[in-house]
Amino acid sequence: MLHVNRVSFAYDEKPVLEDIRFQVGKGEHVAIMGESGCGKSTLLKIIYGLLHVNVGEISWNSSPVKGPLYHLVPGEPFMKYLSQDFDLMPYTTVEENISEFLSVFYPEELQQRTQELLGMIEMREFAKTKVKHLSVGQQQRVALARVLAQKPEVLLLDEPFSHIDNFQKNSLRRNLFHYLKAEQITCLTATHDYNDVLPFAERIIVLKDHKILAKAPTLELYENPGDLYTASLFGEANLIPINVVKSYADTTRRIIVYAHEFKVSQNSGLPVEVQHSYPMGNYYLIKGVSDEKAIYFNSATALEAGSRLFLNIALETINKRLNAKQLS
Ligand SMILES: Nc1ncnc2c1ncn2[C@@H]1O[C@H](COP(=O)(O)OP(=O)(O)OP(=O)(O)O)[C@@H](O)[C@H]1O
Repeated sequence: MLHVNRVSFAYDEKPVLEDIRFQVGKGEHVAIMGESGCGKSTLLKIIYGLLHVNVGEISWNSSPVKGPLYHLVPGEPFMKYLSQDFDLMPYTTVEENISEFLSVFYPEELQQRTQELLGMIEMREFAKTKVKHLSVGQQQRVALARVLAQKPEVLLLDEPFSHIDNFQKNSLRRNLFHYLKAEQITCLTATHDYNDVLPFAERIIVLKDHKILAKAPTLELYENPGDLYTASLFGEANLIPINVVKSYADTTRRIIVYAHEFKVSQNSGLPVEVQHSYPMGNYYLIKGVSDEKAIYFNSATALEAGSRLFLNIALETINKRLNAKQLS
């Protein structure tokens, strides 16, 4: 069990993290999400032991994780941190980079493990290529295989697919997260991208203004994000007063509504004037204006700018949001 207990941190005077506390079980995958600069990387660096914390402590299986004041080379042997700069050996080959930390006394195992990881990152045909001749995205994949070769118990991933094109990203995500589950490797992933999270992470921790804003099982948080900041991590979202969409509603409370949760109507509901239609592939994202505020909703077809229509929300969605409990 990884235990982050009441951690606060500042690089200088300004707090970056305040009173961060959570636990991650063995083999569990937890995502850390939040806007740029909210402290995701800093939190991973603290957990790995790269930054010294004066307030709070980190432990793994009840043993304290010691910071840079205690280790000549920072970092714990059972934990690996894949940072945004990859720490590769550019003048050696892909397979040499992956196998560097494997024992040469067991050549068969070394070969088998290197091949397995090359397969996982889908780079078998680049085994003999020098790393300096690879694209940045390919280097990121090699860096991933290199940390996994060391069989960490805990893996800290900082925007692990940031340089990888969409073509490769989906299969790499699936390969990686299935591999981590099969090996029961505990994983924390810092990311902006909900595609890294929704299908794969069991829980999400949301950071905002130095603190944990929400922590909850992934789908629970997605279904009931509680606030616009959290909802926006999953796509376009709006904050809508209920009595505007359901005229009979006896509450002025506002609920989160994702763009895909609106139904377009010509008759009644929330009046909207269309401003712009953005093609998204199999649907259009429409930007409209309602009561002088921007509103985003999906439509199967493009809508003409200036046209007027109404939006409805299913009663089920309204009830779900109204009855949601606080997820923090
Ligand atoms: N070495 C440093 N010295 C001083 N301030 C820093 C340092 N590294 C980060 N910061 C500041 O700490 C805050 C948190 O940065 P951090 O990189 O942890 O955020 P992040 O959520 O990972 O951002 P991003 O998603 O853009 O990578 C930011 O305000 C950043 O400017």
